[in-house]
Amino acid sequence: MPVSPASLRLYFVMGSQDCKGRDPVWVLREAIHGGITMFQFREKKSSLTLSQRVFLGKKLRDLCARQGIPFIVNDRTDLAMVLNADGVHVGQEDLPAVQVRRLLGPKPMLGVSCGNPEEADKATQAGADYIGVGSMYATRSKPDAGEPIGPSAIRQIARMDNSSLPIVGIGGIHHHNAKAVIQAGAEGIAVISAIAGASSPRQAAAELRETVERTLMEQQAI
Ligand SMILES: Cc1ncc(COP(=O)(O)OP(=O)(O)O)c(N)n1
Ligand SMILES: Cc1nc(C(=O)O)sc1CCOP(=O)(O)O
Ligand SMILES: [Mg+2]
Repeated sequence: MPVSPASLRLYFVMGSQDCKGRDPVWVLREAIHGGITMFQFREKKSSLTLSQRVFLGKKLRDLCARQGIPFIVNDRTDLAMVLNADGVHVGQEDLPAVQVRRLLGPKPMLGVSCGNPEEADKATQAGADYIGVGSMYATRSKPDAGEPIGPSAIRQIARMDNSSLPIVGIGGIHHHNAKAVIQAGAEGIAVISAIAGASSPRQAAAELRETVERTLMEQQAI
């Protein structure tokens, strides 16, 4: 299913490990009220068993469905199918995107992490709907993220001849540096700690959304 660029404006990525001991359902509800436009369920190195992931995933999926927010599952195509998710996000170390597309069929959304134009080209051929480019800046949420590649990586990918997939920047994005990511050509930003780690996830989401929308409007005016 082609993803609408508007859905990518503020993409919240989160699992129970990111919520500072707070209820992930509460954190997601607050983030939705603050203005997130898409959600990814990402349980990484969490203490939850698979059945607990299914239990939590169903609650998060139902909340997203009620509020019209696309619900994406990180890494696990099987879990996405069990949860009747709107899509799956995979990286370069996960099940290859082409296989995921085959398993999912044409309708669900497929997001692929890419760090350069070659990976973006391959993701396009595999039937991806959007690309996640990172890490933009240093992040504590993904210890294996590697060295930051910065917004210039988005510029390079967006310049590709046959590039048509929308891009979200991810990794170390907060209120003060979100603008540069959009200015580089991203349709939106994906964040974990800027929302899940905030004392008010609702206020943090509202501020980030406002920054993204304002920057896009400024870009249009140029
Ligand atoms: C929107 C978005 N972009 C990139 C990633 C990173 O995916 P991956 O490289 O597979 O790393 P993990 O998230 O699996 O640790 C993402 N999850 N979402
Ligand atoms: C999930 C993820 N993927 C990344 C990549 O570089 O592909 S960086 C990252 C972590 C993002 O968390 P935070 O917003 O707290 O920095
Ligand atoms: Mg992955």
